Amino acid sequence: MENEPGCPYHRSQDLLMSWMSGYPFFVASAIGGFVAWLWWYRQAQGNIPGPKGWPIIGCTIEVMAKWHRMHDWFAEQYSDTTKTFYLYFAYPQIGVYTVDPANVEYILKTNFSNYPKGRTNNYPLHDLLGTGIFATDGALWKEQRRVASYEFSSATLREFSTVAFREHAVKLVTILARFASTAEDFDLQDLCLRMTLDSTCKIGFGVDLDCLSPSLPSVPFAKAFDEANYISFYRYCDPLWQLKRMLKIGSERKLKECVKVLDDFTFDIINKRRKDMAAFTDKPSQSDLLSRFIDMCKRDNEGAAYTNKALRDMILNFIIAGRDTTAVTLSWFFYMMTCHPEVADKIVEELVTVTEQPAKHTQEVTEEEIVEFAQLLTYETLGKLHYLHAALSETLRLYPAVPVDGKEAAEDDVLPDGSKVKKGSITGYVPYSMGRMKSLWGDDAAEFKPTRWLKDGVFQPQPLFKFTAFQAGPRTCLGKDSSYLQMKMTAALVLRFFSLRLVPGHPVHYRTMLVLSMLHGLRVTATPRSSPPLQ
Ligand code: HEM
Repeated sequence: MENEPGCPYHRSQDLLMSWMSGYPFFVASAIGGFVAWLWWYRQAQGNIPGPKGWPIIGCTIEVMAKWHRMHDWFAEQYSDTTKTFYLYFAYPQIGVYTVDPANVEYILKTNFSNYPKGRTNNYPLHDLLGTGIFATDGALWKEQRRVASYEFSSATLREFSTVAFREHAVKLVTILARFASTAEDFDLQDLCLRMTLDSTCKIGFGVDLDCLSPSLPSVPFAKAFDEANYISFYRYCDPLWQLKRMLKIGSERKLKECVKVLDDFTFDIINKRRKDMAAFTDKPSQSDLLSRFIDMCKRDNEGAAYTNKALRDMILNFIIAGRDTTAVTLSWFFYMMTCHPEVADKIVEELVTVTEQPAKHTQEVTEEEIVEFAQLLTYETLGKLHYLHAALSETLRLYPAVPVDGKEAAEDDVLPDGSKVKKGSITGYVPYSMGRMKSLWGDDAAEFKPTRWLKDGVFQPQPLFKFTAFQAGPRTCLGKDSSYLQMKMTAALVLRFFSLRLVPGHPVHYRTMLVLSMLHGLRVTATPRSSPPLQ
């Protein structure tokens, strides 16, 4: 029966044969083979630390899925045994990310020449930053670094900056007093960004933008600057940006318009300043960076070396480097003060001791009081605020303004821990993860604890390649002292007069960008210190 044609056995065998010889079998085999290959591809990565990638697209899906909590996802990759991991981007790009201080020292100092910023970093920023210090390598970078280091360390610039920082901190606190008097909540991050833009423009160009004037206006330069900044950094994750640029559409068209606003503004100032300085040769130069750079050209008889474009690039790079970093650090610091009011109390206690001015029990804060107290905050006085310095450093440990920083390997290399680096790989260190490693900071690494930075009340700096918020090595941040000065001035003035409270339910989370800003801002209420808090 079963050998007879037409029986069920034969029918199923025929069916199998015809299916196997047909299209569906081919497709099924191809899918099966592909799945097996994928399985093998991912198994083969078994021993490589880091998330497993897919052929061609690498970890693009994982990165996109984790984008909103990228820095925490990075931190989860590390353990006591894994201090370096690999991240496969779309082929052929690979990232090597480390939290091992020995590797960090090797990348940033020992083998510095093998780890420039490279095209990966410089190209997307070129339209905005040109050939300024932040976006160049090699001889061009070296020369700017030499000039800028000299200018940044001058006592004249320091004095000029202290005055600007004080003036702008007073404006910010006066606005807080207004909000406090009406019990209105406000976005403190926005105010900090306005303040640091005002002060970097004052120090950079000698120009007051007045973003902190009482009406909190929308300033065209500020708007164009923010937008250009955002779009330039967005290019890192927008695979279509070069096409959009070529077609002059979408965000790229917007970027072009913004850069034009910045250029018109900047070139106008440069031309006027050159004219003024040429007309009044006997007049002492102003103290802003632009005047100092033009002055230096005259002194060194190298006028031709600094074209208007070169000066524009220098000043805009300085503003980019200093503005957002300081503002977001202040924002995270104030957020910490809302979570740890006992730390804010200690900062005020220290202020009272150092300035010898007891905190007054006021119901309403007046501008006169603010100005009067601000006069006490000199460079020397701020230098004595060790606990405040520790609280700011602790903020930077947990919320570094630059959470991850990547270079581009010029040649194949091997890091001190044995990790292999291929030429062209993005090779980065990760301050956000480093600040949270128990192996570096102890079991209480997750706690906000300023006292870890103090010994007998005196601030103790941490090793440079362990606390990397300001980078380290030849490209270390040039504005570290200046930023502490501004942050201490602002923090002291705000906390002396106000207690801050987070608006209940306000979400605090970072925005995944090059700088660790707060996605929803920092909405708080301010009440005069020592008066009862708002219910
Ligand atoms: C809390 C505040 C700040 C933090 C956390 C910070 C951090 C950093 C970091 C991580 C870098 C290295 C970036 C890179 O090369 O990829 C850097 C570079 C730089 N920073 Fe800062 N910065 C701060 C404030 C400032 C300020 C206020 C200024 C200006 C006065 C400034 C000027 C610079 C300059 C010019 C560079 C480029 C150095 C070079 O490439 O040689 N920074 N900063």
